[in-house]
Amino acid sequence: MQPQSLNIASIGKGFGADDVLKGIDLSIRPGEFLSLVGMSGCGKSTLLRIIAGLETADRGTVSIGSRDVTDVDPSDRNLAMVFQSYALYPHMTVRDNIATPLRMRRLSVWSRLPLIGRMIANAEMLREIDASVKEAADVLQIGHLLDRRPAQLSGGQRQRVALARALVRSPSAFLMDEPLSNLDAKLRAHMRGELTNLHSRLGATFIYVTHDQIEAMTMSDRIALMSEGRIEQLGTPDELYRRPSTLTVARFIGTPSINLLPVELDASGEIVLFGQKLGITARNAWPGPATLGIRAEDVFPAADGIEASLVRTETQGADRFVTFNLTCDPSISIVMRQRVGDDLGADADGNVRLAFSKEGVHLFGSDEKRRDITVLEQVPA
Ligand SMILES: Nc1ncnc2c1ncn2[C@@H]1O[C@H](COP(=O)(O)OP(=O)(O)OP(=O)(O)O)[C@@H](O)[C@H]1O
Repeated sequence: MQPQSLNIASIGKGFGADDVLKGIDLSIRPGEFLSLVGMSGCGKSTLLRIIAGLETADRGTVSIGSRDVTDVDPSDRNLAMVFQSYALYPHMTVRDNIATPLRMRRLSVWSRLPLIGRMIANAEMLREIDASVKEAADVLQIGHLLDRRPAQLSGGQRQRVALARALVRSPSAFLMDEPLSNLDAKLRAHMRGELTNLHSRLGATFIYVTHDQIEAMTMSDRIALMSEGRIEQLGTPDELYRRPSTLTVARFIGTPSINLLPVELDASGEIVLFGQKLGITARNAWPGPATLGIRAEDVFPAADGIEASLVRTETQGADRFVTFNLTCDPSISIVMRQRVGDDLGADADGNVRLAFSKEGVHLFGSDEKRRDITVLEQVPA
C-alpha cells in the first residue's frame, strides 16, 4: 500500500457548550511521522478520533489522498488505530488477534468461526492470511509468541501484538493514541526506538498522539503542538525547540523546562533585566513588560552576570543540571546545564553570577508571541 497524505480542513467540534476543536487545518504528507502533542484536554484525541471516523466533526473535512472521507464509515477509511489500552481480545491467541482484521475483511461470517471456519473456508485464503500474520509477527519480532494469549504477555509484547494487528491490514495510515503510556519508563524508551524503526521500514504515514514531548521530539518528522483546541505551532522538532512561536510552545518543549525571566522593553526596544540593559533589542515590539526564555544550555557563570545562589545540583550521566535562585527575586529559579567537572563558578556560600548566550535567548511580547531580536554587542569569550 502506497503511503497516503491526510488533509484536515477547518475541523471544528464541540461537546455541549465546550468548544473542543476551534478550526484545525493540517496537511500530513505521505509517509510522514506527525505527532499531535499538547497538554491534557487540548483536543488531540478528539482530532485523531475524527480522522479515524470514530467521532463526527461539527464542521470541516477529512481527506485521505484525494478522497473526501468526512462522511465515510471508519471501517471504509482503511486507517489502522492503535490504542493505549491495546484493545486485544483476551480469549484469543496472539495469532488469532492479529488475523482478526483480515478474517473480518476477507472471510464470510461462517468461515470466521475458530474451528468449523477452518473446515469450510477457502484454503487458499486461509494460507494467505496465515502468511500475512507470520510476516507482521516477524516484523514486530513476536513470531515465537503466536500461540500465547494476551494475559501471558508483557506490556511491551502486547503493544507489539496491537501494532502487528494494525500492520496486517496494510492501512493507508496508522493512527496511534498514546500507545506507549502503559509501559514503564525503560520499555517506553526502547519502544520509541522500535516505532521509529518500524516507521522507516514501512515508509507509512503515522499520526501519533502523545502528551509526552520527549516522545514527540525523538520520533517525529513534524510536530503539531495543540493548545485549547488550536494548533499553536507546526514544525520539525528542531524548529519547535529553536524557534518556539509562543510562550506556550517554549514552556512545553524541552527538558528541563525553559528558564523564563520577566523583562522590560525600553522606549528604544532594548531588553532590560532587573534594571540592567542586556545589549539586545527587540524588533516589532512595543515598550513594556515581556518575557525572556533561556534554555539551560545557554546559561553559564560569568563575572559580570546576574547574582544568584545555588539551590541544588542533579547529575544525569555526563551532564549536570544546577538550579539557582536569583538574589534580586528568589522566587525566580534558573537552571544551568553543564558537563560534569565544568567550573560552577560559585563561592563557598554557593553564590554565583550567571550570564547567558545572547544568540540563544527567546523573547516573547506581552501577547506571549515570539519577537525577533538583534544582539547589539558580542558575548565576551
Ligand atoms: N465524548 C465526550 N463528551 C464530552 N466531552 C468530551 C468528550 N470527549 C472529550 N471531551 C472533552 O473534550 C476535551 C478534549 O478531550 P481530548 O480527549 O481530545 O483531549 P486530549 O488532548 O486527548 O487529552 P488527554 O491527553 O488527557 O487524553 C476535554 O475537555 C474532554 O473532557
